[in-house]
Amino acid sequence: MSDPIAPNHTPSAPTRIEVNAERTYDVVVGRHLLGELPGLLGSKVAKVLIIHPESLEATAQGVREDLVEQGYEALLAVIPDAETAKSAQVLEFCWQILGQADFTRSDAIVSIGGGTATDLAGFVAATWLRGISVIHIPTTLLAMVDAAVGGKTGINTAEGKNLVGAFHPPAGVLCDLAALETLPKWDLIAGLAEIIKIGFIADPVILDLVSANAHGFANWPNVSDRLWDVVRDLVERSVAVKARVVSEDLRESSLREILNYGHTFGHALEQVERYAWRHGAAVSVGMVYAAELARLAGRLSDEDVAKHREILTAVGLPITYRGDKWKQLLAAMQRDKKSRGSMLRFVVLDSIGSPGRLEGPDPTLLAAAYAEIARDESAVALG
Ligand SMILES: NC(=O)c1ccc[n+]([C@@H]2O[C@H](COP(=O)([O-])OP(=O)(O)OC[C@H]3O[C@@H](n4cnc5c(N)ncnc54)[C@H](O)[C@@H]3O)[C@@H](O)[C@H]2O)c1
Ligand SMILES: O=C(O)C(=O)C[C@@H](O)[C@H](O)[C@H](O)COP(=O)(O)O
Ligand SMILES: [Zn+2]
Repeated sequence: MSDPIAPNHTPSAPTRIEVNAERTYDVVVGRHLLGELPGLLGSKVAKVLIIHPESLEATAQGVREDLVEQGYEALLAVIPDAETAKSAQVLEFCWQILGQADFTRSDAIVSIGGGTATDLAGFVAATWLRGISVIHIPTTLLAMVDAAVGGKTGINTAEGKNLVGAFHPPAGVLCDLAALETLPKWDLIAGLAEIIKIGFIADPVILDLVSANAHGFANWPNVSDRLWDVVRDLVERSVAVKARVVSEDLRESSLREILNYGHTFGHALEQVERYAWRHGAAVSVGMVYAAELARLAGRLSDEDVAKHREILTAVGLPITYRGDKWKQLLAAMQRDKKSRGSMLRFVVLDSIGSPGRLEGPDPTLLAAAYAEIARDESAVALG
């Protein structure tokens, strides 16, 4: 099977991480995995819609040609880049293609792209005929370790991030590390934020690995084979944690909330900035906010909060935000899915690797934590 992304590293056997969440599927991590796609689709699928942004055109064309060679009818849907893809209009555009091409319940969707493409394509699959099969081929670090893995799909609305969506586990996920060779450095670094998140909530070894190799990521993608091995290790460790959590609590009744560490503030920041910030960068600031909140509530030590700033800064992620947006941020945080009525709920740490919840914190505590991350404390305007 042709692979448009040129290999330049020693291939080794793929790693398969099983997820058991309403269905059982594998997240496969390795190199040059696209040949696995027909096996995942199986012989009952006749038609495949490949959903991808324009930047992944060459890869999508290659996959389409291979599927056609194998006897599938394969169509392409080109979606807008980044967060613009996660909209009702783009969803409707994909439904139109599926309708006009007579897709039935035995047909399938394939996503190729970052987390925005996998979120959108997953929701297309969840909603078409009330649910058809989807296979994700994530091409950003963030999508490999997080977005493509756990069956959360969705789009944004004018009122906020991911407000409409469904839990729709894929039939499989192919994390082809070769795709990362073309990923811009800042998108790679944004993916590190979700990896660091997993480190803080569940796997401190991840934090050691990231700290020890922080300087290496600065030259992405011109890095040593040894750093590629570290990246693979980080992907496998992160997917393993996410697979375990999602297998226990697909629909986020409790445990899964820990994967939302840093997201209450992070999503609010993204919305206030009209999605001009990368998701990973917003989550980075959101984790420092959550750490400060926990410290002010007497739950997290000064050292563990310092560790947040240290590791995020080391890889080039932001840890501060402008100080004059409190009113808008608070309103956006209220729409977080973890809220219950007017009560805000945060995932916080009691120590590294021990996540808990902070429910209905006092408004003065919320504002005090904001002051700790505000870029210019004198500019904090809480009104
Ligand atoms: N469903 C979930 O569980 C989950 C988890 C985490 C994040 N997310 C969502 O994921 C989104 C962020 O994903 P992202 O960081 O991947 O952003 P993204 O999808 O916007 O991709 C980042 C950029 O990289 C480009 N790109 C993708 N692959 C490339 C490649 N191999 N080479 C060159 N360029 C490439 C894209 O075109 C885009 O411009 C957010 O919408 C976030 O809410 C969802
Ligand atoms: O898988 C999850 O659960 C997560 O919360 C992972 C997050 O990194 C991701 O950004 C997710 O899309 C956020 O979900 P939301 O429910 O807060 O919209
Ligand atoms: Zn996230």
